[in-house]
Amino acid sequence: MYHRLEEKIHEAEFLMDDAARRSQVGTPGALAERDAQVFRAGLHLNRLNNEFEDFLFGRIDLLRGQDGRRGPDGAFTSVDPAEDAVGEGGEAAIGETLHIGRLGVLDADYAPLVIDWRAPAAAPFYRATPVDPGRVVRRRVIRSKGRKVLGVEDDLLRPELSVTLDGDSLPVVGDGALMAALGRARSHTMRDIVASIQAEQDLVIRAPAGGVTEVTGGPGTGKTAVALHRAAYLLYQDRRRYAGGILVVSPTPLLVSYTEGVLPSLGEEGQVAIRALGSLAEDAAGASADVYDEPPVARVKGSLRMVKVLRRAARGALEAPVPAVRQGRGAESGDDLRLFDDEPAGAAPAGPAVPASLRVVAFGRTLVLEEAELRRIRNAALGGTAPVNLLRPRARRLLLDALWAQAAAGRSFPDPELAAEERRAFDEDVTTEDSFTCFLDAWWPALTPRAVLAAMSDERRLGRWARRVLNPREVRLVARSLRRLDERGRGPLSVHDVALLDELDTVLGPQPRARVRQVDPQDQLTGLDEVTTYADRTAGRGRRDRKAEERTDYAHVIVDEAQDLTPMQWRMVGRRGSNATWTVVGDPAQSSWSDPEEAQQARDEALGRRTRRSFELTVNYRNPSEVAEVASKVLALAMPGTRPPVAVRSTGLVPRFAVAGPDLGASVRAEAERLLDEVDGTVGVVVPMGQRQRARGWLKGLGDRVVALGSLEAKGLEYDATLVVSPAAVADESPAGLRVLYVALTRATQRLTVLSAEADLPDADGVPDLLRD
Ligand SMILES: Nc1ncnc2c1ncn2[C@@H]1O[C@H](COP(=O)(O)OP(=O)(O)OP(=O)(O)O)[C@@H](O)[C@H]1O
Repeated sequence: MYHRLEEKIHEAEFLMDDAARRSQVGTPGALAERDAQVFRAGLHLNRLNNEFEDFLFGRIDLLRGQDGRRGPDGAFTSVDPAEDAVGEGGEAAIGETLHIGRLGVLDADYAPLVIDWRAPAAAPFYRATPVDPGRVVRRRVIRSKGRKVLGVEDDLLRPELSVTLDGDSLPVVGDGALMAALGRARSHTMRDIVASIQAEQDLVIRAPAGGVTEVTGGPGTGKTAVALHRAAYLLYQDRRRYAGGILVVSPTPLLVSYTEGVLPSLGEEGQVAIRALGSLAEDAAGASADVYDEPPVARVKGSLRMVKVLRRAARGALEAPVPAVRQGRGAESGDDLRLFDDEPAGAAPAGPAVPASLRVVAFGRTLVLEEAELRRIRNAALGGTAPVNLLRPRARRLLLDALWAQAAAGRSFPDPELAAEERRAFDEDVTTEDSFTCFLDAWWPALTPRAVLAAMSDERRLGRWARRVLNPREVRLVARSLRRLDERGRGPLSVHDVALLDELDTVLGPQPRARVRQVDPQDQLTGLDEVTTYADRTAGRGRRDRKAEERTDYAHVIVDEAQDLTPMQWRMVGRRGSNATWTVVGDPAQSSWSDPEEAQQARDEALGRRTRRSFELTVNYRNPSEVAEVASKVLALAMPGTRPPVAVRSTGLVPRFAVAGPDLGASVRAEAERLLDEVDGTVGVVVPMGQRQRARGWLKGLGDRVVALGSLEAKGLEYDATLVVSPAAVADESPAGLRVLYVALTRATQRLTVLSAEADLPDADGVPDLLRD
C-alpha cells in the first residue's frame, strides 16, 4: 500500500511541476487551466502527505458471502455468509480480507487495496458484534507509525468456529482495540476514533443526511467525536451536495482548538468550518475568549427578549443621545427613566453631534427644516420593519419632499411636465449642496452593529428601548457590561455580545456603499491557502479577505454541546443553516443555560419542520467507573432521575479528596504537582470562574502539561487527571451551577482530585458536602 501511495505522490508532484511550467505560456486560458491543475494536484498532495501516518488501521476477515457480487468499492456486497460457508463441524475458511484506511487506495489496475472507512463495505468493521457478527470472523486494528507496525489488536467475533486463512489456522492477538485506545495518555488535541468506533456510534455517523439528526448522551459518550466523524462521512457520501460547506459550532475557542485536528486526520479539510460561538458573527473579529458576562447579564443577553430591544435600538440609535442637561424634560422622559437618575451623566460614550435643524439654500431661498419636522420625517421613514440601513434613500426623498413643499409654497405649476422638470432641477440643486449631504450623513449615518451595541451602553437610551421588556435592573446590568466598548463599538466582546451583533446585522441590513464581492466557493473550501493562484494574485486577495467573506449559509450544520446555546445563539446559528440539514448533539444534564424552555423554543424555530431522528449514546468512554461514580452524585442533585452513561472501564484508582489549607493557591499547586507525578499526560485544574486568572498564577512554572480553567471553559475537554477546586463555589456561581460542576467532575480519563475549601463543608475524610451519599 505504501508503495502505491508513493506512486500517487509522484503523480501529484508531476502534475504540480507540469502546471508550473505552463505559466510560462502566459495566455489567460493556459493560466486558468494551470490554476485548476495546481489546485487539484495541491489538494491531492496535501491529503496524501497528511494521511501517511497511521494510514491503514483496520482489517476484517470475512466468510464467503451469499451473493458473490462486488459493490462499487470492490468488496463483496452481501452481509450474510453463504449457506455452505461453515461446515458441519464448525470449520470454515476466510473467503475475503478487506483492509480499511482513512482514504480509499486503488492499485494500478483499479482493484481496491484499501477501503475508505466511510464506504459501505467498511461498515461491518464497526457494526459487527459477537451477537450479530454477519460475515466477520476477525476484526483487527493495526497501530503503526510511518511504515512500522507498532501493534495489532484482534477481536474474534466467531470464537466457536475453527477457521483457516490460506490453509493455516487464524491467529488472534491482543485484548481488543477499544481498551487499548481508551487507556492511552491524552494530549492537548483530540484524536480521531476511526479505528475503534463502536456500533451505537456508527449508527449515528452513518445516519441519513436529510432533516435533523439529534443525538443525546452523557459525558464521554463520544458525542463530539461522533459529530466530527459524521462530517467526514457526509462529505464522503455526497461531496457535491456538501460543497456548500459544513459548519461545526462549538461552545468555546478552547474546544475548537482541541478538536480541529480530527478532520484533517480523517482526510477532510477545507469544506468543514469549525467555529466557536463567539466567532460566528462576521464582525466578531475582536470577540475575546477571555470576556465572560456575569451569569445575570448573560441570562438577559441570551434571552429572546433581546430581539425586541435590538429592533428598537437599531432604529433609536439614529437619534442623537439626549445630552445630560436635557434629561428629565419633554416627551422622552418616561417614568421608568427616572429610576436611572442616580447614574453619573456621561458615563456612556457620547455619540456624534447631530445638527438640530437642516438649512439649505436652493432656488435663491433659504429653506429650513426644524427639529420637530425632522423628527416627523425620521419616524415616517422608519415605518415598517425594513432593515434600517436600507431606509436611508427613503429618508432622503422625504427630506427633499419637505424642502420642496417649502420652496414651492405659493407657486402653481399648471403644466405637469414643467412641474416635474422644475422638481428635478430642485432636487439636483439641493443634493449637490455640501450642507445637505453633510447633514444627511450626520442625521442618518450608516449604522454598524457595533455602533448600535455601543449606544446601548447608555442606560437612559437602553431604558427607553427596553421599556416593558427588561426591568430597570436588567437594563442597568446590560448597559454597564457594554461600557467595555468605545463609541464605535470597538473593544472586547463577550460571547453573548456576538449573538447580539449578529441579530443587529440582520436588523440593520447591509452598509450602504459597502463593496460586496462575489465569493469564489472554491476559495473557502480547499483550505489550501498555501497554493496561491494567478487569479488570487491578480485580484490581490489575501487570506484575511477570505476570512471576512466567510460564508453565512451552509449545507449542513453540526451543533456540538447544543444544550448550552442561548435562545439568541440559536437564532444566530439558525441563520447559517436556513436551507441546511442538521446534526445536533448535546446533553441536557451538562447545560450551563438557566432557561431551558426558552432555549428549546428557539431551537425548534431554528430547526423548523425538518424531520427528526433521535439517537442516544449510552456508554461513557472517557471516565473510569471510579470517577463516574463520584460525578453521578452531583448528577442526582442537578437532574434527579437522570441515568448516567455506563463507564466501560475501571482503573482501581479511587478519586482523592483533599482539603485546602489557609493558602488556597499553595494547596492547588501542591495537588496539581501530585497529579503531574501520577499521570504521563495532561492535568486540568478547574476553578470557579472568578478565580481563573489567579489560578494561572498559582500554576506558573509547572510546565505545559497542566492548564487552569474556569468552570465554564472546561466544557467538552478532557485531561488524564483533573483537579476540581471548591465544588460548592462552582455550584453557587449560577442557577445552572450544579450542572456546571457535573461537567467539571467528568473531565478525567484516569485520576480525579477534589480540593475543598471551608465552604464545601468537608467531612473527616475530606469529602465535601455535595459529594457525600
Ligand atoms: N469508539 C471510541 N473509541 C475510542 N475512544 C473513544 C470512542 N468513543 C469515544 N472515545 C473517546 O472518549 C472521549 C470522550 O469523547 P467525546 O469528547 O466525543 O465525548 P462527549 O460525549 O462529547 O463528551 P462531553 O459531553 O463530556 O463533552 C474522547 O477521548 C474520545 O476519543
